[in-house]
Amino acid sequence: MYTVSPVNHTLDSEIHSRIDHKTKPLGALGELETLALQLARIQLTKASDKLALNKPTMLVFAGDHGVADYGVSIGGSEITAQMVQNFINGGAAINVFCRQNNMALEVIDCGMKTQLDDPRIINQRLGNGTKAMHKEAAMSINTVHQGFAFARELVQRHVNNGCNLLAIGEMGIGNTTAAAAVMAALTGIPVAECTGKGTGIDIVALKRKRIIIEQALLEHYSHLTNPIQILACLGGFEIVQMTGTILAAAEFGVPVLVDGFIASVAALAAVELAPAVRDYLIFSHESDENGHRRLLLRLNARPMLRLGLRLGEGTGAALALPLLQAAVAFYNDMASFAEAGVTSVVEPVVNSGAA
Ligand SMILES: Cc1cc2ncn([C@H]3O[C@H](COP(=O)(O)O)[C@@H](O)[C@H]3O)c2cc1C
Ligand SMILES: O=C(O)c1cccnc1
Repeated sequence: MYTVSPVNHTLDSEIHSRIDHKTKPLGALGELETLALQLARIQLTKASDKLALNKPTMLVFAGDHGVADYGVSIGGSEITAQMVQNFINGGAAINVFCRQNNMALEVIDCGMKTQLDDPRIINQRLGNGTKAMHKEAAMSINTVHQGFAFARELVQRHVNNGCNLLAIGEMGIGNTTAAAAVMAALTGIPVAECTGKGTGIDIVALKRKRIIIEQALLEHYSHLTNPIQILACLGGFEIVQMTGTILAAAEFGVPVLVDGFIASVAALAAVELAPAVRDYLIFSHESDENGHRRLLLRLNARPMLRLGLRLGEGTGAALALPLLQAAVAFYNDMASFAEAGVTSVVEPVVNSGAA
């Protein structure tokens, strides 16, 4: 369905050599070196070319969830559209961090209960939110495919506009319930380990949330056989569009900076659909949501940051951008031993003991 090309490994030894010959002990820039290598594999046709992050853009996908009416969040669904209005007004955490880091921000309505009439919101809705997943399928298979098509158009527009780094975040009351259910169905990891407190529910609500997820898994048991069916039965439409965004970005050769738990679940669905996608993903942080650590392990991902965030919106991804820019800057601009006239420690001279 998606033709994602594997990243280019043919330059690996030259890229390693370029990194190793910079004026530092071997490996001393740690994870920044890994990030530079990942970007180089995606972007470069010659190891001596420069990396570039052009028009980094945060896409925040907003959607409502039928299951939010069943006491699984501290808030009601009305907060989703209220927060989207806050995004448009520039007052949310994600606005502050995007401004701080010169990141463009775009908000996509993936079906909120309340439709906001504002041309700055990208309309990719097919209704007012999903159905309650423990009673019926959250959406149809057709809706999932439509969500992927919306996402592909969105990505194509940004790529045509010169963007070569996308970040994904979300807003949707109840979406840690949907995400935990999708994670459990995709991985077989027990529900209790996939489910957390989301916005900060108490222990009673957490129990209810787990029971509802178990009910949903039971309700759709015979259909949970592939990622598309799993997304249709259990997903949110914002999760579907994040999955579609990752698939399309990888297809266009654009890396994606992934935010927290919900965005990472979308990433897992994308990787299950097209494994080559994995090499285009950069996991910005490990959130405090129970399940995120297990999920990142499953994705074989080392998150860039661990800040105890539990917000979503794309905040962790926006905060990680400067580190990614630092990886690019050192790869492009740091002097080599030869250029700087510093004695190389790449191939250390073995002291033979001779006088
Ligand atoms: C005021 C407010 C702002 C938010 N911004 C992001 N989220 C986060 O919380 C929601 C997921 O948690 P749950 O599954 O418990 O509802 C998502 O909207 C997520 O982005 C927010 C939540 C609230 C209440
Ligand atoms: O990890 C996340 O993305 C997250 C955690 C809690 C609430 N909202 C989002």
